[in-house]
Amino acid sequence: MTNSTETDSPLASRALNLLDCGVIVVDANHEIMVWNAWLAPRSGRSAARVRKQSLFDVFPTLRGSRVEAAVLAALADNTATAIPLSDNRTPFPLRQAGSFDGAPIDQSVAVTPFDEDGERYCLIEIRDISGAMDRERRLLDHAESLRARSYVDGLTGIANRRYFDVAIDRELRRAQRHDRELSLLLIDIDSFKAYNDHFGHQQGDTCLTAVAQALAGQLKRPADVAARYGGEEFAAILPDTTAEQARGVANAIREHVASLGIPHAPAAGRPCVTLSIGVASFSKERLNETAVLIEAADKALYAAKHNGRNLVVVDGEG
Ligand SMILES: Nc1nc2c(ncn2[C@@H]2O[C@H](COP(=O)(O)OP(=O)(O)OP(=O)(O)O)[C@@H](O)[C@H]2O)c(=O)[nH]1
Repeated sequence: MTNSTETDSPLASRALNLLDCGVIVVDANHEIMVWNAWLAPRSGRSAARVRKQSLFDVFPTLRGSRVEAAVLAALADNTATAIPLSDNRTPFPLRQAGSFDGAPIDQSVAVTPFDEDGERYCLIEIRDISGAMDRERRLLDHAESLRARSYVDGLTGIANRRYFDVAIDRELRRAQRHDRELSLLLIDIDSFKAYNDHFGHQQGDTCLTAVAQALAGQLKRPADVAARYGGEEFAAILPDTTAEQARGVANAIREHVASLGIPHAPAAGRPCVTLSIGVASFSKERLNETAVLIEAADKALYAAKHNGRNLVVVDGEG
């Protein structure tokens, strides 16, 4: 019988115990023959304690796991296995050295059969990949937060144009696939140039933010999207909403913003900040592409401006 302190060569034994990974050798009966020093502080078990014990008695949680299957395959069929990382990342109940109540160590495990003196053995190598996993998790978190930020308009805090482009394409395809309704609002602040000229660009930004927040607050369904389309123009994507329902939503937004009573510039010719809104709705025959739907909403918005502002115009009217 061989264990980490009783190998034939003291030099080999010393090297085995210096390895920065766990090394276990089991015989054909799954009994532990080698258990190197790396394992003791991480498992709470010394080589002397586990010697000649079944690997699956020492680690009962291995039963039914990929590691058990790999060990059995190694001993029966001489098959070597590297356990995929997508599987359980903590197959052995090991913790950081000296911290038995700490987080389990993420592991990569390789299982290799070999024959010695006519007997079959199985070498199990366990590597601590917690550092790499931590780095991967941090990178994923970072990528996720970058992606989230890249979809948010920096000034107003609602979705930006990039998000709008993705969302309108997605919703149009969904409406086509499932034969559903979809409406689009294009929303523009009336005479905003006059506002900026009178109050200054900074207060203009404050006004844009207030309007954006008012718009977002009026959209009640989780699937609705409020986005800054560009400059002083906003958009609302309303899935499962007919043109008539969208007209209702648009009027509610328009009335709500007017009711905020944000004082306008004298040159605007109106006491408070108001909105003009163009509405267009998906139809299989006519408005069945993103660009065409946006163009129709834009034409309706233009008609609302032309007809005096502070108005909602639905595609086909005006
Ligand atoms: N403060 C501020 N102003 C912006 C921003 N983006 C666009 N604008 C201003 O919005 C104004 C838009 O003016 P116009 O396109 O002439 O339209 P308008 O004065 O709103 O007139 P109508 O749309 O016809 O009612 C311009 O003065 C732009 O400078 C922004 O991010 N911040």
